[in-house]
Amino acid sequence: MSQQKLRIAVQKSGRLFEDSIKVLKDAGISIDNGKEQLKASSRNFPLEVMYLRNGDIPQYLRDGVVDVAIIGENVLIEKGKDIIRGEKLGFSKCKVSLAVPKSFKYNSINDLDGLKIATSYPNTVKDYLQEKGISADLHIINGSVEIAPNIGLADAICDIVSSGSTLFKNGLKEVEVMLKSEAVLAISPKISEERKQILEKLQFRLKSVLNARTSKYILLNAPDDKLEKIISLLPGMRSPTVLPLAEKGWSSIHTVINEDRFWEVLDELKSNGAEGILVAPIETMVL
Ligand SMILES: Nc1ncnc2c1ncn2[C@@H]1O[C@H](COP(=O)(O)OP(=O)(O)OP(=O)(O)O)[C@@H](O)[C@H]1O
Ligand SMILES: O=P(O)(O)OC[C@H]1O[C@H](OP(=O)(O)OP(=O)(O)O)[C@H](O)[C@@H]1O
Ligand SMILES: [Mg+2]
Repeated sequence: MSQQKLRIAVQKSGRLFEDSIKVLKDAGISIDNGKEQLKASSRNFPLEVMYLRNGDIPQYLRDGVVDVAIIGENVLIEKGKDIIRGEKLGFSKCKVSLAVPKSFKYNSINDLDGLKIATSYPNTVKDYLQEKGISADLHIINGSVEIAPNIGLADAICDIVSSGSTLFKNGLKEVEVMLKSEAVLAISPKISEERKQILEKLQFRLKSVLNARTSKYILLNAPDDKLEKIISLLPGMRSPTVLPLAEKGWSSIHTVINEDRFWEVLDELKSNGAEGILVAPIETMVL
């Protein structure tokens, strides 16, 4: 059994921190707390966690100082094109967009030609504009980008948009969505064969956790004469389990359903005679 540990980078503090720790915890990996130490080991999995700035992580991966990381996909697109992109993790969903003041009469990207754009994502903007045959004057700043047009620093901005409230509060409107992002597992091109084996175990666990997060276990009672119709409404993992109830003419159906689909079919289930519908979360789902 290998003594090596997989070295994973997690954002020290910020938008990704809590969900990153949670996904590892749900995968049964407990980390001795104390991110002040900047380095911690798991008690029950060969994993060493390094708490780093999100923006610094691509360089650490490139250098092979860490083997994997949980990072915003947008950061990899900006400065980690050579880094291997693994599983999408389903949290920290956002867009990287271009925005202009509300009063700006925007018709197309051509309206930005020759203008000044403030951003923390210069490479992403450059690539996007180049593809559209536009050139702009980029003003690179690290934060509070949305304030730039209001203080006369730029005509437009490119930054992260999630709810859109920061844009709204600063009198801006989104005009182009350049990319969509979420947290992903990023893998160093220099990872050793030995550590790759630990990574495969981690990926297997993460996949099982992520499958479970988007699925629900559903139990319901159905009159036997409606069984066929009700089962057709419930696309399960393979096919649902059907058990007879003590009361004649009734059965209990058990299955797993994608939570997005569940609310869509609920009314149809009820109108076809389903009763006593129970929906339960699933902790882990191995497919
Ligand atoms: N408002 C938001 N909603 C959803 N996801 C977001 C939002 N803002 C940022 N993100 C995602 O979370 C990541 C980390 O953002 P955060 O603001 O915590 O750190 P940062 O300032 O970009 O990086 P660093 O850790 O280097 O300080 C971003 O790269 C992006 O993928
Ligand atoms: O569309 P919204 O929901 O308003 O989210 C977008 C804002 O969130 C992020 O900033 P954050 O709060 O992380 O601050 P930061 O600039 O200090 O990173 C991002 O840089 C935007 O400013
Ligand atoms: Mg931020």
